[in-house]
Amino acid sequence: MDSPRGPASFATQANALLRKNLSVQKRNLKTNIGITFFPILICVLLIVLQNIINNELDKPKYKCGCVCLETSLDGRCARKQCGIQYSTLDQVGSCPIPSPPQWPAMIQIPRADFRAVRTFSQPFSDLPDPFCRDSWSCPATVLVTGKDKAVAEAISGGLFPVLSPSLNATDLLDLFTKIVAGSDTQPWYTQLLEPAFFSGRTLYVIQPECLPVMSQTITYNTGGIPFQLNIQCVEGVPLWRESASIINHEFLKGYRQRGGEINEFIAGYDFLGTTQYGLGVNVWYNSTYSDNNAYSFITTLRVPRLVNAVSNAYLKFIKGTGVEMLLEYVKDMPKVGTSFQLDLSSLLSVLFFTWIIELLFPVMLSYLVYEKQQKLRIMMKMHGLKDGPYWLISYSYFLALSIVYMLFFMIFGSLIGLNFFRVNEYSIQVVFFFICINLQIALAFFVASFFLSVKMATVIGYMYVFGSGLLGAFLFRFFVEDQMFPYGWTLVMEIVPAFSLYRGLYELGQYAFSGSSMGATGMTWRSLKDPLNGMHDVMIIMSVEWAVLLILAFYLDQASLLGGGVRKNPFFCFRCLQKKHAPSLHEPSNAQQDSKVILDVEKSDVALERKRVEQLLIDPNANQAIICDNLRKVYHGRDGNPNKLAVRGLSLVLQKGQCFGMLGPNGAGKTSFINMMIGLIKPTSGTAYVHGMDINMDMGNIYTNMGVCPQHNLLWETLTGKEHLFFYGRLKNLKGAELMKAVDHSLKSVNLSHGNVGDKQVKKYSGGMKRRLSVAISLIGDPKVVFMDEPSTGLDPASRNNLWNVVKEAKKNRAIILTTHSMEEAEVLCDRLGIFVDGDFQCLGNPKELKARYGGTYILTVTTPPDQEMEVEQLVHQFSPSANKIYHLSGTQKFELPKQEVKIAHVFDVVEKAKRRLTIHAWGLVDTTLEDVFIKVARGAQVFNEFV
Ligand SMILES: Nc1ncnc2c1ncn2[C@@H]1O[C@H](COP(=O)(O)OP(=O)(O)OP(=O)(O)O)[C@@H](O)[C@H]1O
Repeated sequence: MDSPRGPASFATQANALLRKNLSVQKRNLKTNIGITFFPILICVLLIVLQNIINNELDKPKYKCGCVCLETSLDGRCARKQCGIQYSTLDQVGSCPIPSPPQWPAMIQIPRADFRAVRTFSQPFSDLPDPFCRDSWSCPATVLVTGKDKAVAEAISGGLFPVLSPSLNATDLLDLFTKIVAGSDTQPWYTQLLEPAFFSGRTLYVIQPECLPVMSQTITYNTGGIPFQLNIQCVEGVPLWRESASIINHEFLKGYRQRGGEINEFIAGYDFLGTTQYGLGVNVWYNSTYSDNNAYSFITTLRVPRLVNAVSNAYLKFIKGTGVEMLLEYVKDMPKVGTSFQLDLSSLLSVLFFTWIIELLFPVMLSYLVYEKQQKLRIMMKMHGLKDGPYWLISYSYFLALSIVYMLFFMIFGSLIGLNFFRVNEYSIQVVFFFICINLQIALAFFVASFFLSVKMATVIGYMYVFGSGLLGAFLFRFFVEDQMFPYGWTLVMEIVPAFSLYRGLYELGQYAFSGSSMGATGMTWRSLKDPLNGMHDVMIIMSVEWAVLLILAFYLDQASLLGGGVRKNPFFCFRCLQKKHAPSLHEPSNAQQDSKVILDVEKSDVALERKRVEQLLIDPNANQAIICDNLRKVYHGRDGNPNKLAVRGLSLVLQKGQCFGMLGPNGAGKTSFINMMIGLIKPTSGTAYVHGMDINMDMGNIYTNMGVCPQHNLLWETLTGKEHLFFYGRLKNLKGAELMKAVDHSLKSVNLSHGNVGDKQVKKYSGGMKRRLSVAISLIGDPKVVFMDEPSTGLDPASRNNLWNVVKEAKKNRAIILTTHSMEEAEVLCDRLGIFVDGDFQCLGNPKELKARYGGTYILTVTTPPDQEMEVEQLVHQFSPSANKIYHLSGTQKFELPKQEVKIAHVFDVVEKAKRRLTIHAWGLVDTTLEDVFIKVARGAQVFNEFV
């Protein structure tokens, strides 16, 4: 018995696919190099920008100011002294400050035009009259409350000590120790500089009552820096409120709101249960007055004076006015000289690097969808490629590409000195990036299941890359930085792969930034224990997601067209479990039992074929290559169209070594039949057996012994003809010399061996050459069953004859089913024919039988002048009374003459004699051709179907 070839092993298939992929990628070298070098380009861009910034920051205007104390003879400065006293505001930040200045402790005072006043909504409030705003002379108010009103009022009355005329106004530190002073400037985040003294704005002395002499301009000197200060008195008014909640409410209402009134207070004091035996006080201070958002500098630096003021007032309350609690000054810690730095790679890098890493995503996505869109994946599957090698090789290829890409990025980034890479521990980066790229590959496989068009997938892929990067930088980042935002929600957002990537890069960037600017170490494995470091959680989330997405992607792949070659329902797995009983080769199917007995005599051969199928299903026979058992295909009607019955219960038996031709008009259902047989679409009911294997259950195994030449060429444009044949040959388990021989033979047999055509890329092939290559692919590896859908379409007569010889040679030891519109091809190649009309066989048999059965007539054609048509017709009826006129136009008439009525010699005789009295321009008598049979059967079937 002729046993089918064994399937190629996993390793052989993986090897075949790997070689094919390498060839494809070799052709895409430029693109691949472009992709790999993209991160380098971005690094170079960053470094160029960094240099520009460094150059700018290196200019004297950003360095600590100096004066030259001694000039040398050549005019250079021999001795210079630097310090904040010689610096402008831009320069001070970089000066060393070994002995930081002492600043009077200030409080924050609302701007004159924002101070709380009586409003329309509260006309009887005890707040100052609003007219004071016109003259910028509104008092500044403090709201107080407590259990004991008398105590609270007594203490708060001493909050702002009265300026004594004996105080020396030039020693400001001393002056501001004794009184409460404030500023409406925005405090800085250090107290190395107090903007109240630098900004040129008025400095306020808060007094219970203001006298005109209290406002003046004085000169002040701190740390050797002289300042001109404009000092102004402002009245400080404590106002009693019944409860803390009223104070809260007034503070809230007075806060800057769009369209609302601004009513700002200095502060609020809740004296709680304060008595002469103990002070307990809550202080309200405004930390957001400087800006309307919560992300400005922390502004608690002006709180100490508020606390001191109330403590001092309380001391006076219990001990009398002679006792004071003084807050001398506030002073920052000393600092070394620094230079201004802006580390772009650490700051900008997070967004840029997110984009760089994600950029591989659309590349992989479009690659996967391309194979699906071009039906190349299913083509490979039809030639035996199993899912395992496909996934392994595709995944490994993407992984290798991503690793090279990331290595280039890290190595180059480190070499050119990007702190992002250099400061953080490399092992953390390697682990993090490895997880990232794996997650990205799994995501690409997962997303690819939802697309059928490369264009769409590419557009969506790039939108995801740029959109998610921007969302990460301008939305997600704020949630990460907001300490108040629930951490659980941040973790939920990190389920989006782009956000988890962003978070990881953000953490690396933060550590790199603090590492480079503050001399700290970058991220180490120990840093992962820091609860504020999100890297630990990000790595866990990404790893879990990677595994989950891979499983989901594989599941969807199986459920989609890619999987079994048949588009399955996404819930196919559950359906499999529910399926209790599948039809087998030995049991007739239900559909078959329902089949009607075809009484039409014309279709007796079709009925006979059905009987043979029934018989073979009960009593199988190893000689049969293909058995189709009542195959039906119904396409669901879309957009309001009715369902389409494309194949109506087709039954057929095909023996080994036979070539079966399927003839039929356009839309008859031939391609639908072939597509069911090759696993492209699933039968609605019925099944077929290829070498005993059920197409509904065992397509994977059938593919190892099947060759397919689809109606449209499914080829890689960048591969050569030879590479195609090598690839499919290896999939069919051909190796070494056998493979070389088979490829050479294939190329020769389809006439693609001359002039090195086989080594040219398919995109340079003509339509006919592609067709011949498709036929060669379908035959390589000696498949036992071959399906060819219109194999000679688009071939010139010489190539067609050549192709016929190939098929004739090939059919010797295999079964071939081909569809064709060429009667000549059918007659030359096919041992059996079936004329297929409207989803059904109308007749079956070999070409001679069909011609004999449907063509028992001769066709007589006579051309005369039109006025002699009648006489010709009478003449024909004289020697063939049953003659049937099938055509007439302008004197040309065609008659069908039953063969039993006429003798050819007699017809010649009659016509020659008639020439004497009639003007016969031309005439001819031919036997019926297959074409006549086809037209007759097809027309008859259509008329019948219309009638039914
Ligand atoms: N996916 C589909 N959805 C709905 N109807 C379809 C689908 N594919 C094919 N048909 C319809 O089924 C019928 C059979 O189509 P099929 O392509 O099988 O015919 P064919 O004999 O191969 O035609 P041709 O010789 O032109 O290739 C046609 O009426 C066609 O419009």
